Amino acid sequence: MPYIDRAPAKINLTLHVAGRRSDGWHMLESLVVFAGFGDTLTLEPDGPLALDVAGPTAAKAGPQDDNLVLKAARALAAEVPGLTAGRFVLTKRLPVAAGLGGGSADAAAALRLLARANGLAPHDRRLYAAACATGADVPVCLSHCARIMRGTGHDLGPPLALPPLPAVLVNPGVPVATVGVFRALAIPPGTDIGSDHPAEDRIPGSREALIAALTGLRNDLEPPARALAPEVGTAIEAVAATAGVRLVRMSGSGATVFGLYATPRDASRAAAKLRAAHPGWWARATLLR
Ligand SMILES: C[C@@](CO)(OP(=O)(O)O)[C@H](O)COP(=O)(O)OP(=O)(O)OC[C@H]1O[C@@H](n2ccc(N)nc2=O)[C@H](O)[C@@H]1O
Ligand SMILES: Nc1ncnc2c1ncn2[C@@H]1O[C@H](COP(=O)(O)OP(=O)(O)O)[C@@H](O)[C@H]1O
Repeated sequence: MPYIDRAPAKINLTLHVAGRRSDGWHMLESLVVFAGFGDTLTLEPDGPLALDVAGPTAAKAGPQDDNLVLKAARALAAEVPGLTAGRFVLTKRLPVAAGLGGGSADAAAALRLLARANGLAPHDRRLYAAACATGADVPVCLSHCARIMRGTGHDLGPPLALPPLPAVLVNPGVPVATVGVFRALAIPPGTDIGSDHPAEDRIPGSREALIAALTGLRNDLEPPARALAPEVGTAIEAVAATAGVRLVRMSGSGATVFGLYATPRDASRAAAKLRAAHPGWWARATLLR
């Protein structure tokens, strides 16, 4: 029987840029949560490392050999001599280059599957090391629970018990390259902007108070992403016009936009309306947690 795991979409409820290191990487503070759906990954252990990619968005995920599933497996093999690999099958459903961390979620799922197949403990530091070596968002995707992520993504706060947030995720169909959005911010290397993101103890535990607190926060990548891809602004306006919406914001470097609602029913209705009005868009209702 193959091992199976899910790779849920990541959503940045907030994303503050606190500066830019002299090596060019941006220092972030971001409250990250996860959706109730995503890609699926299986591993048939034994045999050489291999990957098959299927599913509705498989064709957009780039060349097979560059897939982050394989990059993660190679990174873990470098940490764990004699690691047993095998054949992965990825069912790709998430939009690609969308600010949902799909590739990072797949890479993290690959690390969890390899850990199970090789008897590694879930908190083995070599999994974290391989996650860091694979991509900025992979460490937070390893445990896929709500946390504040800091720095370039490697510095993870403790898991947060947030109330589930009824939400709609909307992708207007344009891929947005993360590197281009950071470049468009035009922050000179070696700039310390400073921290203005609330710490864990100031993240409210009730839904109403959390949404109110989020309203005063922001995604600093939204303005440059809107300038690069005007469809982001169109999606924000469309979600903002749905009944019962409480907050609208872009996730990560875009172009996916999320809306938060008081109830799952409001979120489902909004997703149905958005799909009907924009047949070319991807729109899903979910609970973020
Ligand atoms: C912006 C975020 C927020 O969660 O998500 P996405 O929009 O990609 O989902 C992440 O920080 C993205 O993480 P990830 O998608 O893994 O980024 P990577 O592939 O490692 O980085 C792509 C490129 O973006 C730039 N980059 C990325 C992260 C960061 N903190 N500073 C940067 O300057 C770097 O030039 C890097 O080479
Ligand atoms: N498993 C994967 N799924 C999606 N994209 C992948 C994967 N592996 C590598 N990539 C590459 O990573 C890039 C970023 O994809 P993705 O993780 O979907 O972005 P984002 O984090 O912005 O949602 C894509 O352009 C694609 O070429």
